[in-house]
Amino acid sequence: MLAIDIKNLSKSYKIGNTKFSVLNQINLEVKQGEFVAIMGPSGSGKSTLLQVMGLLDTADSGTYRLFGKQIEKEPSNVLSDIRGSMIGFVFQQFHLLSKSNAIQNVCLPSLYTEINEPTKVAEIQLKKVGLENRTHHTPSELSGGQQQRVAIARALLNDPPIIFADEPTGNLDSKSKIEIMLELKRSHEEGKTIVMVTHEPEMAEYCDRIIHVIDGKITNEERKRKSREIHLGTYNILKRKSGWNLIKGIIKQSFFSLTTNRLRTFLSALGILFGVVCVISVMALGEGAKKSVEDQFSSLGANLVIVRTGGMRSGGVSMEAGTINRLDVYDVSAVSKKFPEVKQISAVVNGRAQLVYGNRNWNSFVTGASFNYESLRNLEPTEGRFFTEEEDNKRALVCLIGNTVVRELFDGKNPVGTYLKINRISFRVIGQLPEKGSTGFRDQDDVVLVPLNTAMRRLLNKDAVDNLEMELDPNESSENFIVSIKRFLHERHGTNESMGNIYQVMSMADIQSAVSESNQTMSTLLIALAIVSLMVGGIGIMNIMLVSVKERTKEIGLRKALGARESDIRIQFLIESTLTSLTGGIVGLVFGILTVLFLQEYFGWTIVLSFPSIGFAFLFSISIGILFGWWPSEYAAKLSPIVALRSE
Ligand SMILES: Nc1ncnc2c1ncn2[C@@H]1O[C@H](COP(=O)(O)OP(=O)(O)OP(=O)(O)O)[C@@H](O)[C@H]1O
Repeated sequence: MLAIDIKNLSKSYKIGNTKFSVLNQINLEVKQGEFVAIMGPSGSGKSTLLQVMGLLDTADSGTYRLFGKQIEKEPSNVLSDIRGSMIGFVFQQFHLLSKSNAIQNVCLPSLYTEINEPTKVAEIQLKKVGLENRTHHTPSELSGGQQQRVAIARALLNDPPIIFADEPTGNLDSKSKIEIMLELKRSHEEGKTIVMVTHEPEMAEYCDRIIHVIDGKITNEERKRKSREIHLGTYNILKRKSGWNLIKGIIKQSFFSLTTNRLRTFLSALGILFGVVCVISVMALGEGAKKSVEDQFSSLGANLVIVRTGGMRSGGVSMEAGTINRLDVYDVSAVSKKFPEVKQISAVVNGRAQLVYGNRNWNSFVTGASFNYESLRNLEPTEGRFFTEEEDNKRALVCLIGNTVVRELFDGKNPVGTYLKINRISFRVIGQLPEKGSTGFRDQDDVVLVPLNTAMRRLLNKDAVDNLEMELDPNESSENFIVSIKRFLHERHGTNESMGNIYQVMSMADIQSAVSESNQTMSTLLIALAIVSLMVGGIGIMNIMLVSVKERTKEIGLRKALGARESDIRIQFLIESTLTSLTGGIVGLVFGILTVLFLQEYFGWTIVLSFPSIGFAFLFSISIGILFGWWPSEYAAKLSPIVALRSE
C-alpha cells in the first residue's frame, strides 16, 4: 500500500474574480518509509501541495489516497481525526504555544487523541531530540533549533506513520539545520514516511528522493538512494478522545489560557462584575423597600379605613381639609350599627400640646381615642398598660407616650408611673407606646395618647371628632365600602357630594397596594437597568473574546492541525468566555453582598437578600458568557486550519 497516492490533483486560489492555478494536474506516489523532498522556486506551489497532502487544505479536483484511504469526500471531522492520529507536522515557524513549556507543547496532541501516558511519551521524545534538560522551558527560553526539536517531538507524540515538514530548517542557523535534519533522518530510520518541502539543496541531500515542482507541476524527480521498504499494512488508527476525558482536557486548557492572561481576564470580567453587583443590590433594595412598606402598613393596623372630614366649598370658596368638622361621637355607634363589616371603630381627635416634665419642655402631637384603639392600631404598650373603657368614660387624666417623647423628656428611661403636664394639666403616664417609625412627613413616635373623652372635654375642648378609624372585615371590598360609608355620612349630616369632598375615606390596604405597585415599577425599572449593565458587560466579553480569537488565530490553526475538531475549538472558547463571566459573576456576588450589607449598616436601609436573587444573578452571568461567547467561538471554530496557520 502506498503512503501517498495522488492523481490529477489541481488547485487554484481565487483573488477577487480572478482564479490563479497553483497546482496543475499533479500525479505523485510516495511509498511507505520514503523520505521525500519537494523543491522548487518560490511560489511554485510546494507548500500548497504539502498542505493538501497533510489535509490542512483541500484540492479542487483529482483524487488523493493516504495509506489507502480515499480523502476527498471525507467531512472535516474525519480529516481532523486523521490529522490527530496519523500525521505529524513540523512547520518553519515552529508554532509552539508561547506560554506553555516544552513538555506541555509536546503533549498538546494528546488533548484530542487518545494516547497512553502522554507525559511519559513526551519525556521520551524530548530525550530523543536531546532536550531532556529543557522540559520545563518555555519557547522564549529556547533557541530556534531547540524550539524546532520540541516541534519534532510534538509531531512524534502520536507515533504517526507520516510526517509533513514545511521548510523545517528555514528559520535556523547552519548548525541547527544539520541537527534538525539528523532528527528527521533518525525518525525516518525508525520507520516514518517523511515529506519535506525545502528550497535548500543541502537539506534535500538527506532525502531518498527529490521532486521538483515548477509552476504547480512536477517537472522531474531525482533518486538519491534506494528507500527502505516498509509495509505497515493497515495502519492502526489511534482513537479520538471523547466524552469527559476530552472536556476535562479542554477545561484545563481554558483555565490555563485564562490564568496566563490574568489582566485580560480581569478586564473582561469587570463588566459582568459591576452588572452582578447592580442586580444584587437593586433586588435586595427592591425587596427591602417592599418589606418596609409592608411593615409600616401592618404597624398601622389590619385593614384600616380612616374617614376624615375634608374640605368644603362655601360660596364658591374651597376650604382646606378639616376646616369644618362634621363628624361626631354618635357616628361611631351609627356606623357600627349600619355596617356589620366594620369589626371595630374608634373616634379620634388630634391636636398639639405643650408637655412639661420636671424642667423639660416638649411640644408634641396629642391624640384622643377610645380604649379599643390599642387593637385597632396595634398599639400594645411596650411598658405599662393601655387605658380602659372606664377611664375613657370618666375622662381620667392618664396618658401613654411615644418613644420620641420618652427620649426627649425622660432620657429614654421607663416613664410609667410618673406625672406629666399636658397643657398645664397633670396626667399620669400609664404606658409607653411601641415604636412606629416615621412615615416620611411625620414622626409617629412623637405622640401622647389620651382617652377620647379626656381629650375632647379636658384637653382640646372639641365637640366634633377629627377622624373615624375602623377595621374592615378583610373579605369585604374596600371600594364598595368607601362608596357606601360616604353616602351614609352625607345622609346623616344633611350634606351632599356637590358641597365638596367633605368625607375623605382612605383604605390602608388600597394605599399599600398603590405604594407597593409603584415600588414594584421602580424596582422593575432598576432591575432592567442592571440587566442592561450586564448586557454591556457581555458585549465587553464578546469584544475581548474576538480580540483573543484574532490574537490566537495561529494557535487555533495549530490545534486543528493537531487533530482538534471544530466542536473542540468552539467548546474551548465557549468555556473561556463562560469561565470569564462566571468569575465576574462570583466576584460580583461577593461585592454585591458586601455592598448591600454596607448600605444596611451605614444608611440603615431595609435590605432583603434572597437566594432567588443570588441564583438569578449567578445564572444570568453564566448565560451572558455563553450568549456573548457564542459568536467569537463560532468564528474560531469555522476558521480553516491553513488560513489560521498562515494568518499574520
Ligand atoms: N491563501 C492564498 N490565497 C491566494 N493565493 C495564495 C494563497 N496561498 C498561496 N497563494 C499563492 O499560491 C502560490 C503558491 O504558494 P505556495 O506557498 O504553495 O508556494 P511555495 O512554492 O511554497 O513558495 P515559497 O517557497 O516561497 O514558500 C503563490 O503564488 C502564492 O502567492
